[in-house]
Amino acid sequence: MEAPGVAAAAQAREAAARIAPLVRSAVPDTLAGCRAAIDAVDAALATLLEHRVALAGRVQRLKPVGGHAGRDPQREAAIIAAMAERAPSVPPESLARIVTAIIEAGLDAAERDRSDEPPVWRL
Ligand SMILES: O=C(O)C(=O)C[C@]1(C(=O)O)C=C[C@@H](O)C=C1
Repeated sequence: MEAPGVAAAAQAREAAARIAPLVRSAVPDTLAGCRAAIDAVDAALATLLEHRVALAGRVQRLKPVGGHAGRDPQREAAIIAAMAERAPSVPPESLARIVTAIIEAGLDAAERDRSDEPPVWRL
């Protein structure tokens, strides 16, 4: 059986390949064009969210105390700070609310689904 890191790298490549065509940097100049571009970005966000939830669920099973009980405020602050660098137009308080909601959604999902399945793409 291959090492876990090999499977994770293959999964990351698959994620990049699925998401790259959905995100284009050109800004359309029509309402329909902008909405189509937004729909594509939302599709990419949802794809990433699904993958993040699977990974965060896996982390909960690897920690001595998982789920909401094992929250790590320092790690959450580091995640928010790293994302803030990539999203300078979003005020820090807004970004913190968004990221916290994402983290909590992952913890909720992990507490609903306690199976030992590794993270997989469910598209
Ligand atoms: O990194 C961890 O320890 C996790 O449990 C993952 C995660 C996350 O979703 O990124 C979730 C909860 C913790 O408070 C911090 C981060």
